[in-house]
Amino acid sequence: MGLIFLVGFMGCGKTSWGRKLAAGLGYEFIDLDHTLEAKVGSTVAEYFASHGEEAFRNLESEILKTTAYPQNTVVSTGGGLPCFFDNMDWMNSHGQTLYIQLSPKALANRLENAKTPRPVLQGKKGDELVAFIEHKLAEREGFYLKATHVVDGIDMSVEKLAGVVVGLH
Ligand SMILES: Nc1ncnc2c1ncn2[C@@H]1O[C@H](COP(=O)(O)OP(=O)(O)O)[C@@H](O)[C@H]1O
Ligand SMILES: O=C(O)C1=C[C@@H](OP(=O)(O)O)[C@@H](O)[C@H](O)C1
Ligand SMILES: [Mg+2]
Repeated sequence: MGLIFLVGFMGCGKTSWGRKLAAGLGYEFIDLDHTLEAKVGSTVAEYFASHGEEAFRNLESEILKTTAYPQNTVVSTGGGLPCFFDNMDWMNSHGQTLYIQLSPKALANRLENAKTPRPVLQGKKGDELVAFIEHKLAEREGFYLKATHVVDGIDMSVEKLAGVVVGLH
């Protein structure tokens, strides 16, 4: 079946469900943020702080397009990646894409408690965080909705995800 790219807003579960889906299908797993971190030798948050967002967007796009993907791989992307350059079209022409959709409130609940800092959120909390996510998701969702499949991020299971990518749902 080739490459399966998971896309969606920060906190929707791309990294955690990508790993589980790959294990369930017997596929390789690649998280592009982890690939970037290994390449630059610092965390995404540190890279943002020292080089800025523009450099990060250039580098994540380059990594998307130059990674040597094993034949069957689940690829978790960063939440902003589909929304820059022609990255979303590139993924659609190299495999299937799967958008994990969640409401701003559900995303905010998860992101407030997340261990991995997301520099784009600049430490926002509570109502300010929900309002920021509503605004950012409105900007980004048109890109995510170009995905081959859209799944509800609340009711997730490996069986459901695997069914979607093999065309059962
Ligand atoms: N049902 C769930 N599925 C996935 N993640 C969940 C769920 N409930 C809470 N979380 C939390 O939400 C966050 C999802 O993070 P992650 O998988 O890194 O998402 P992404 O890569 O899309 O930003 C994690 O902190 C995780 O503990
Ligand atoms: O949405 C974004 O702009 C970002 C999402 C992050 O990945 P996750 O979606 O895995 O949190 C990471 O790539 C970076 O912090 C920027
Ligand atoms: Mg992630």
